[in-house]
Amino acid sequence: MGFEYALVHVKYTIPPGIILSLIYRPLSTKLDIYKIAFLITVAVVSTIPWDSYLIRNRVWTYPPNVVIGPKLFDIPAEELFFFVIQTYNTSLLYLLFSKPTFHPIYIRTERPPAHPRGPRNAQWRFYKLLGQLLLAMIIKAGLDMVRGRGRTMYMGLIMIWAGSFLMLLWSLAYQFIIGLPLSNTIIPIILPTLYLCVVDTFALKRGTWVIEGGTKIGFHLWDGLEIEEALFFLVTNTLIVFGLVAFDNACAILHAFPDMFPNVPSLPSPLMLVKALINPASRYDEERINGLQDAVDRLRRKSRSFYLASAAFQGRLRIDLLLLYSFCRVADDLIDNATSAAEARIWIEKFRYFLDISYEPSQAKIVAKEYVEAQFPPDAQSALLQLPTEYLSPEPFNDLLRGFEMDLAFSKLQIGGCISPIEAEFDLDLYARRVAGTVAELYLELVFYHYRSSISNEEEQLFLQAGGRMGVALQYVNIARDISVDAKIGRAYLPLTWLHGEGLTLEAVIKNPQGTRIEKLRSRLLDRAFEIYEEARGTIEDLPDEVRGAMRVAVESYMEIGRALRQEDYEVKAGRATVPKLKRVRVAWQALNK
Ligand SMILES: CC(C)=CCC/C(C)=C/CC/C(C)=C/CC/C(C)=C/[C@@H]1[C@@H](COP(=O)(O)OP(=O)(O)O)[C@]1(C)CC/C=C(\C)CC/C=C(\C)CCC=C(C)C
Repeated sequence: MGFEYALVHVKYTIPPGIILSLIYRPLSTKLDIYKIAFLITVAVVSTIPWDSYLIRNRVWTYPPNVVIGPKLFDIPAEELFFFVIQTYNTSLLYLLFSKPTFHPIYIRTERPPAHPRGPRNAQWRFYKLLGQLLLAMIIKAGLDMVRGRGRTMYMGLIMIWAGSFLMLLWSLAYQFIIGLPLSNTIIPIILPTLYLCVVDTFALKRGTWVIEGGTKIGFHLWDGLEIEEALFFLVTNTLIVFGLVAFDNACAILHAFPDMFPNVPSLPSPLMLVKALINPASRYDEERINGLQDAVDRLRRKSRSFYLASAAFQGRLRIDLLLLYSFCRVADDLIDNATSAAEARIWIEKFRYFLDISYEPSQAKIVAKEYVEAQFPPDAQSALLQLPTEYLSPEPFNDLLRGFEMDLAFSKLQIGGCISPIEAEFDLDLYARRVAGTVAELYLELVFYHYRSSISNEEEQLFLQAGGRMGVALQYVNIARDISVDAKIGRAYLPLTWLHGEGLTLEAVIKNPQGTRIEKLRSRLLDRAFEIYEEARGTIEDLPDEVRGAMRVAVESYMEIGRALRQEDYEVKAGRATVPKLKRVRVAWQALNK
């Protein structure tokens, strides 16, 4: 009996596990814990027969004086623990690097593109076959090596065992294995492999475990590291990462296609995951995938705060929030970028008509599709067609359009004067409630829909009230940030009563939106924003666990723009105050840790 192998864990495998757990804790979800538990179970169950065979055939051995004693199928307890801790550590690394990834956009239909803009997907089946062929050749080569029972035996056994599982994972999830960003796959494979190679070198040199002479090739990658050991760590980490990729691929399919999978529990059963993966790719809804791709691209380009916040949401709620953002953004842009008030009004009417027919139950989808295809530019269409109107009420959208209509009241008079719809603070509140309070309401309706069992009707009302106020706070920050940008298009949202109080006129602000008096008014807007924010933010803590942290991130990332505006040396991009990336990540991190 000895403690040498146990000490390897105490010194080298448990500390990274603790560090990674602490880092990942604020990001962790119930689904992540389920994923890791699932992977550990599969890893332990699939490795036991193989490892036991190696030990019984004396391919590798553990001197009795280095292990404590208890064994399962001849495998020492320390070795069994190694399967668990390696899977745990590599899984956490994978989860950390893949957190920002929005998985549904990596699903491919494997059909020729439906329209010229569509992605070329037909070659994917060829990639699948190519990978399967390669893995079949590796398994065959492994079998040949093992047959001789000589120096290539250990190498051959690794190739047969890992090749078979890789074949299964590749066949199920090759789209994601190839398509996901390399940071999601290569880093969590290579980092722990290198680390374990170094640890293994110490262990082999000290004789903690021994690879028997007659079953190894005898090639060292560096002094003390057998090539078989390096390959073993490489393939086991690859298996863990590909297993997680397959899990994410299955969840992405389940979450992206509510028509195919109407009810998906928060922790889908293994059977459901397999069903999702074996569902033929030709059945996927290509318009849905393209719509999701458009929505993510739009969010990434247009709002760095909400893009970061979106990573903190999960599953179908994350998808629906992206689609809601996409719709609001397209509406705001088409109306704002119109060349005249008359054109802007036409867009508002088109959106209004679209909403009317979408909420008209008979054949709503078909009629709305025809209308959108005829009336809206191609790059805006998916934002309308994918809007989840089934579980969002129409009133907030109509109010949002009323808010956009208020913008049309800004105009330049021929005599040189300007008109503003924001006479007093009351008008500013009304405007903010319409353009942002409504967004908060819609946002929360999505939360209620996806977490309906855990929120009562009375709670819903309280959330809607506080959420609406929070929307107003964010809009005040938005206005404080954009005083100069708005002035360029002939608008100033500062109430006329405030301007007059400072001896300013609307024309003067639009002409020169700078100076101490403007800064004073900017501060006043921010004071109001933070006052409302303070009133409303406590309610976030009563939201369901699964959304609380993410909601804080969304609100805090935006309010941070307000905090930056209060410091005089803020960073400006395209004429707007912006929060540097590192700072944004720190704010999100703190919001998750609260
Ligand atoms: C995580 C994620 C993907 C969130 C998406 C949020 C979303 C749907 C935002 C809509 C954005 C949008 C384009 C709306 C059109 C009207 C508008 C311009 C509103 C202003 C947004 C600012 O966006 P941006 O800076 O990109 O706009 P411009 O470049 O100036 O055009 C607003 C400031 C409104 C944003 C309001 C919210 C997101 C609601 C906030 C409230 C909550 C999160 C609820 C909090 C809950 C409780 C219980 C307090």
